[in-house]
Amino acid sequence: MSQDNEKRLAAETAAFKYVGNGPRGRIIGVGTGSTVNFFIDELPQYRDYIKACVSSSEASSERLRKLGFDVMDLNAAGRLDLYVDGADECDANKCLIKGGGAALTREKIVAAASDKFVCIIDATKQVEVLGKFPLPIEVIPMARSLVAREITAMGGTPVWRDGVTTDNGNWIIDVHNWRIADPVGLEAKLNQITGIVCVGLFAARRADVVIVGNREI
Ligand SMILES: O=C(CO)[C@H](O)[C@H](O)COP(=O)(O)O
Repeated sequence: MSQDNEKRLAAETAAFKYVGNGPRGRIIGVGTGSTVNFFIDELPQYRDYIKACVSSSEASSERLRKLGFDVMDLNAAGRLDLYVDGADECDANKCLIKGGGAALTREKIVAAASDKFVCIIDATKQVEVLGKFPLPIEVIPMARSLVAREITAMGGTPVWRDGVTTDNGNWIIDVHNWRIADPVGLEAKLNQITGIVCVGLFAARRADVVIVGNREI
């Protein structure tokens, strides 16, 4: 099966099982990326089940609105019971690397505000040890060099994602050459660095459910 078909299948499976089998009139959290785009495109058939969505990016909000869904501010929505999003890498413990689409901060916020985080991926995203995919880190622009030096001292190779500004007006550093054997520890350590807004490691709050194609793990 092609990578796109596997993404579509994961999206269909999540929509059927976690939206279509859920209660009616819910507010659901929606992530960002090409896999999530397949998920969004599934949602019109479950319209009765969705009162509104909280989205992790301007791109997803626009796609949802085009399909006629209300997109709410998280502050007004309160706690969510479901968040569906993709990932760039996923290990056997459901720890993730996210942020390939530069939406990591809002994604982490919506994940933190949700009771169940359903991650939809294709098999290429499954890894034994996280880190082949460069770890995205959102930084305050004036702290870019400061953060890069700290990361170099920790053994990573930081590369500025030049030309990309996040939905929050910040910049992204991608850290190459890191074998992330301890995702929880590294996430906690990076969270201490001044100037970092958000780390694309989802380990302390990882996925609850991972769907690969039509397989749930
Ligand atoms: O974290 C993300 C965006 O910031 C995406 O979930 C991640 O990049 C996966 O994207 P795709 O579904 O296009 O492979």
